[in-house]
Amino acid sequence: MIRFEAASRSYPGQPRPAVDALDLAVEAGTTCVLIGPSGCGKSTALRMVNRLIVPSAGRVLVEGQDVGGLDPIALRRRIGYVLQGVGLFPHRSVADNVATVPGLLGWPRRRIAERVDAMLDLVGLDPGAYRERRPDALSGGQRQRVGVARALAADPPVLLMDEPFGAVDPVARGRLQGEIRAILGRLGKTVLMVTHDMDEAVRMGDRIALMREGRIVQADAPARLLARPADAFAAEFVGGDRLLRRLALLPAEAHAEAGSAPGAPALAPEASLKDALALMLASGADRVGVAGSPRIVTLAAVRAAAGGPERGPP
Ligand SMILES: Nc1ncnc2c1ncn2[C@@H]1O[C@H](COP(=O)(O)OP(=O)(O)OP(=O)(O)O)[C@@H](O)[C@H]1O
Repeated sequence: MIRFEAASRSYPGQPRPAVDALDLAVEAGTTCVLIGPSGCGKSTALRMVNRLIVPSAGRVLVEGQDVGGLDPIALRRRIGYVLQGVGLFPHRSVADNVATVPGLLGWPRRRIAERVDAMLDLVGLDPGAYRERRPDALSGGQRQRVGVARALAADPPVLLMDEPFGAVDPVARGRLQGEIRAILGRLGKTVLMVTHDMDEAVRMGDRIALMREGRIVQADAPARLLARPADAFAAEFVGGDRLLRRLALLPAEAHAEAGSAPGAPALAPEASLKDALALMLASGADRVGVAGSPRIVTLAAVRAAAGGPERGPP
């Protein structure tokens, strides 16, 4: 796990610390997303974890160890790092890029070659087709996949991701986010990620930590942040369409009830409540069926879920 304990970073000549007494824990095997306005300290906080930036006060622990007491080079080999634009070595093949950390760790060549192929497979790139390519012969999304493969190659328990999908076009981005989230979940990685994109935070995060001026305004599960922003700043930041975002997170099946809706359109079993609402709007009906089940989702159920069980007093 990653833990910030009153971690601060000040710069000379700045009126306030870039990161100000940050307390945050990222539980093992979960993804926490740092989000907030430009300059709020997200990247500074992230870089304290692998000691690219040293705290002026407080400390950061990785798997129980204060990173301030660890050799920075050894530390960085235990922490995967994925950057926007990836930072692949342009004159090296995809295979050489993915092999970077295992090579530094002195793995035998054969083990490295097997690992490279396994990592390319993992991120959805056919090793035979991509192993020998140079980064400039890849699309933005493919480069990003190689960046993730490289970060995971030595099987680090902890992964840092700084705007990892910024260079990927919006259509490919959604798919890539879903795939990478599934991979990270399956591997049980502990991930701290920075983004300025709320949709990305909702899609990728088990928790979202919203920052402002070096401090955390709210750290919560995405559904809770969307349903119940802590203050006016949080409400404005998560946006006017936060209720739709929340509906997209909720499976329709979980909000279905017994009933029939003759002639009404049917939802796919894995559909979200946002899908249900879209189908109601498109068909003019106030209820839709769930395919293959004697259950329905009603407009009233969508309304109730949008406000959420967590809605506080007015
Ligand atoms: N080396 C430095 N010297 C002085 N000030 C710095 C330095 N690095 C960062 N800062 C300041 O610290 C604050 C936080 O910067 P940081 O890069 O962490 O923000 P951010 O939230 O990641 O922003 P963005 O979303 O724009 O990348 C900013 O006000 C920035 O100007």
